[in-house]
Amino acid sequence: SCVHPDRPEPLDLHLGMFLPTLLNQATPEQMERFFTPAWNLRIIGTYAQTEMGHGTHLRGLETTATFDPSTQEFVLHSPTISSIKWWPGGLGKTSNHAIVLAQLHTQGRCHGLHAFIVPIRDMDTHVPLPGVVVGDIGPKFGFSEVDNGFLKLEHVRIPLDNMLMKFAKVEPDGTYVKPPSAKLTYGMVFIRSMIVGQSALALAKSCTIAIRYSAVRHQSELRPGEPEPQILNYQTQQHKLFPVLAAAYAFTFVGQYMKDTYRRISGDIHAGDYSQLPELHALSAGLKAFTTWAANAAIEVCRMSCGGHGYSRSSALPDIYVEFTPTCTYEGENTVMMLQTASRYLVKSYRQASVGQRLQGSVSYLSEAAAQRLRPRPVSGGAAPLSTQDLLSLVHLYQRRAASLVELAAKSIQQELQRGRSQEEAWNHSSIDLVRASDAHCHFVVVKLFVDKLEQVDDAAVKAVLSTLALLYALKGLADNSGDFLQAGLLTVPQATRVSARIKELLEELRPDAVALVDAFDLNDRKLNSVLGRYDGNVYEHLYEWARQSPLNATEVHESFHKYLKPLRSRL
Ligand SMILES: CCCCCCCC/C=C\CCCCCCC/C=C/C(=O)SCCNC(=O)CCNC(=O)[C@H](O)C(C)(C)COP(=O)(O)OP(=O)(O)OC[C@H]1O[C@@H](n2cnc3c(N)ncnc32)[C@H](O)[C@@H]1OP(=O)(O)O
Ligand SMILES: Cc1cc2nc3c(=O)[nH]c(=O)nc-3n(C[C@H](O)[C@H](O)[C@H](O)COP(=O)(O)OP(=O)(O)OC[C@H]3O[C@@H](n4cnc5c(N)ncnc54)[C@H](O)[C@@H]3O)c2cc1C
Repeated sequence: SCVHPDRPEPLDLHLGMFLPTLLNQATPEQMERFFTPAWNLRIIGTYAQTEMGHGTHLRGLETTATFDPSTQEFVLHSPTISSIKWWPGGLGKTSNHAIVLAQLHTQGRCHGLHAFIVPIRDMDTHVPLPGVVVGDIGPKFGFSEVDNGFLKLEHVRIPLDNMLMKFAKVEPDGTYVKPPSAKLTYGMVFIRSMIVGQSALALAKSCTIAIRYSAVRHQSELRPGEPEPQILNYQTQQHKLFPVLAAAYAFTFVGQYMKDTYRRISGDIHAGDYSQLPELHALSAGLKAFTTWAANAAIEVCRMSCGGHGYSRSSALPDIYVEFTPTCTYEGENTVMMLQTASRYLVKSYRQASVGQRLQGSVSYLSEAAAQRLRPRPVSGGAAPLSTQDLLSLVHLYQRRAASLVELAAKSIQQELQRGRSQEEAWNHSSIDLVRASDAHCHFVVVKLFVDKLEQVDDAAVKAVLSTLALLYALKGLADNSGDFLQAGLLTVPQATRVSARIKELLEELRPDAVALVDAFDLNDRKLNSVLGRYDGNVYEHLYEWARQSPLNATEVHESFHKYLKPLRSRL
């Protein structure tokens, strides 16, 4: 069958991680030796980092690479059952090489995790090489097209030059040369940055299907005696779908920003300037978690908004969900990523701002908040006036909510320390607050980028409808997180009531443009692969045709009648 353009594929890891890791971490000689044959699919590789016992805790990975100066080789070994590489895509049956992350041992010392190119199958026969035990990990929730595999290495020897040495090196005598920055060997930033755009695409596909279907589906009665209305005319249906539509546009702009930021900062890194790596790591980790969690939930909202036909695979929504949901786990489990952004960036920046340091980039608002804390608070102390029309004031509200939650997390750590807890315990006992702070920071970034993007739109009509979407996105987020804003003194109960009323108005304003706004994603029928989301809206005829094609309908009487039902009858 033809390969569906968006379905997971066994070569995804080769294209999405093996090649990019070579580009980022191989020497020119290694590029010559490996990249060219890999580009021509002579070498097919995967990225083998996760083990049966560890995925998140990289420092806990057990696979070893021990340098043998007498033979100028590394010996790769899986010392325990839990050290068996587990999950890498394309590892089970497709790849003949793997970039294996292993603890480097040389001259009797361990130097931490490094990347090694390990041949695992014969280039001609595809038979596993000596010392290599490799296979598929078995059926999964989805991703059935991908042979996620296991890899057990039994004292497998590879040449010294198979360690990726653009940054760290091992000399022929076994001397270890440190990389310019230990952070350069982490990787994953590229794919995390790309996943933000994948979240936008998943949302765009899902709301295109659900909104188009909601425009052709007629059900129940709005006014007695009148024809059944389009379900898109129900306020609850709009309340489900239009915020998803707004988020699809918001994440599209954020995905573009993330790609541009990755390109800019990785260019600086290749030029030897590592100063922006913390911002890139924090932004990609946080936005990957924020957008995938939001998209994951929204796909299910779209599926359920299509009623029974949403549960049919003809809608494509079950497949979109099954293929998207692991993004919340892989490339950095979302909670862990949110904690990274908070602990390694936001709290550190908060402390720098608190001693007067001028911050740059996405945390510059923490400097403004620190300065604000030094000024006398207004006597009223109440929430500032709220405009449900002015986008810039809403951006500022999100900024202040983020600053407030970062401060709350930082103060929680301080309080835990004052109670006598250790550093590690203080952080662990503040981790719920840390995740909230990261979530609020990412939410502010998304709202700000959406509003910034509007400044680039020249067409007045387009700018007007995008502004309505941005307002809906910001106000819906305000309503969904009103506890944060109320707790921070940024919102009053009467203001929250006005927000709810304004959201209803915006839903009504967007109704006439809803179908045009999903058509604007320009997702053709082949890409959507959905009977419910067809551009021509001819759902019922194609739903019937789709069902008729089901394998179960190949015969009028299924063999099960003769094999089971009939014999069962005769015994009753
Ligand atoms: C040629 C190209 C063609 C391209 C075509 C594209 C086609 C695309 C097709 C398909 C797409 C691909 C499909 C992909 C399918 C999914 C595949 C899934 C793969 C995986 O899941 S790979 C495995 C992912 N695993 C992880 O992400 C592990 C998560 N855990 C960690 O990252 C770490 O354990 C940790 C960061 C949570 C903790 O590590 P550690 O304790 O060692 O570090 P800390 O003490 O917290 O921090 C130390 C220090 O380092 C900084 N840091 C941490 N991580 C990074 C990073 N990644 N980058 C930069 N810096 C990092 C951290 O901020 C600290 O800094 P400071 O000391 O505070 O300054
Ligand atoms: C479809 C799919 C494809 C994959 N492809 C690859 C691949 O190609 N290559 C590869 O190397 N890996 C791959 N993986 C593995 C993936 O990277 C790991 O599953 C992921 O990193 C999470 O690690 P884990 O599974 O060990 O979960 P764990 O880290 O054990 O997480 C379990 C729970 O513990 C919590 N937790 C863990 N650490 C902390 C902490 N410090 N603080 C608070 N809570 C914590 C998490 O939040 C989570 O709730 C893939 C996984 C999937 C599902």
